[in-house]
Amino acid sequence: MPGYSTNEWMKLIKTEPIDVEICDVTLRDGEQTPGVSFTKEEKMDIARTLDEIGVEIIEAGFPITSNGEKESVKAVCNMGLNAKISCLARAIKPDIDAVIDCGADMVGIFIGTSDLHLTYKHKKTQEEAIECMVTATEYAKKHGLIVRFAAEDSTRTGPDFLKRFYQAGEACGADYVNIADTVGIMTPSTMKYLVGEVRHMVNIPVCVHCHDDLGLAVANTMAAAEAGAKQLHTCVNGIGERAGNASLEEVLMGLKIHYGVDRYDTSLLKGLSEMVIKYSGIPVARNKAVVGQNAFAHESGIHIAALLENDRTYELFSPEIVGGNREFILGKHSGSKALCYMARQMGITLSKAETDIVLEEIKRMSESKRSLRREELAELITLLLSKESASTTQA
Ligand SMILES: CC(=O)SCCNC(=O)CCNC(=O)[C@H](O)C(C)(C)COP(=O)(O)OP(=O)(O)OC[C@H]1O[C@@H](n2cnc3c(N)ncnc32)[C@H](O)[C@@H]1OP(=O)(O)O
Ligand SMILES: O=C(O)CCC(=O)C(=O)O
Repeated sequence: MPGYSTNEWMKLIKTEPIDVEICDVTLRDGEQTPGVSFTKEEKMDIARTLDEIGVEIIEAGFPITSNGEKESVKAVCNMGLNAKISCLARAIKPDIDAVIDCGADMVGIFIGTSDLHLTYKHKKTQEEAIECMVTATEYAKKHGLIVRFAAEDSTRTGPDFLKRFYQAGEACGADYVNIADTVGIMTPSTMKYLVGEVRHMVNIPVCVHCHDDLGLAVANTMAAAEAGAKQLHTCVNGIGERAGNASLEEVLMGLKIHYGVDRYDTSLLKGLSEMVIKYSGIPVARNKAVVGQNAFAHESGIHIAALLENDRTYELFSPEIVGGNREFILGKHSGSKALCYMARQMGITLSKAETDIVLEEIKRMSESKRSLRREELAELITLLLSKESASTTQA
């Protein structure tokens, strides 16, 4: 038993086996979350754990940002990790020089390709944008860097220009082309279509960088992988610009469960999530998939009764797979099996009548918004049962 259920429907839709690598961008796009700034030591801690998980590429930062950023990126580059270290650069020489100075393996060179970006941000024609990218790429290649050739806002760029843009990248020696869903406009079906089209345009691997403005970043990333995208961008806890990026923990668990990609050490995900919460100051929702406090918490009586027979009834995967813990909560929705189980854990065996008394009180308490902490259960049982035996003696 692998500790998780497999999705039998995948066999029916006959997807191709997927061949992907993860480029985690927590230290770059994740750090662009308003108010977030990681220290050098924090970047190194996060990078070390990403490397232990087995992430293939770590985007350590955007070195031109500041001297401090450059120092942090350099430190990550000098850690001797197995992962390749990537950096971001605009299509200008000073940005690429900063990446070269850090000793990175890879550079993601980008320029906005949509009419909106060309007109209002770059004030360049399409041809001028291509020229900048080609010059920057040739320079980076001359300095031995692996180059990701990115169309920022690709998903609001027309197909004809996108084709000319990516083909110019391939022709000047870029190693990857990047589809950036910069404002998260895609759906799984349009992303699948777009990746298919781009794969026909060029013969170099395709990357995807998905934002979560409509809550579809992970779904779009998975759809891209299914369509043959090689490099998937993620951020721990889904942090990043605005609504964030595709979350690392959700993408890795999706890859494992749906596509059998089993080479990442997912047991480190919960610890990494906690580290990023601490260093970024950005909490995750209780009900956040995979790493939220409630991801393996259960109150409903029907669910706990079934879970006590077999975990898979109400858990897609076991908490240990991601370094998490299962938790049973007593409240309004509890049933007798859950209560008896939790009491037994504390060495207390309840009769049917005692169970009814305690359960009624738990429900009464929770209906007035008073939740019962696990440590309070033994105390409550003793109190209720001593009252009950006193009233029986008096009668
Ligand atoms: C999609 C993304 O996430 S892109 C990454 C976004 N991240 C960041 O911006 C974080 C780090 N940024 C910074 O620290 C600063 O913005 C810096 C150091 C990069 C630039 O600072 P400044 O020189 O003061 O420029 P400012 O931020 O005001 O404006 C951006 C400039 O970059 C230019 N630019 C933006 N993208 C690109 C590009 N891909 N290629 C070339 N130039 C670009 C803009 O046209 C503008 O140029 P201008 O100053 O000639 O008008
Ligand atoms: O080119 C890249 O990898 C970064 C692009 C990006 O951050 C974005 O478009 O949101």
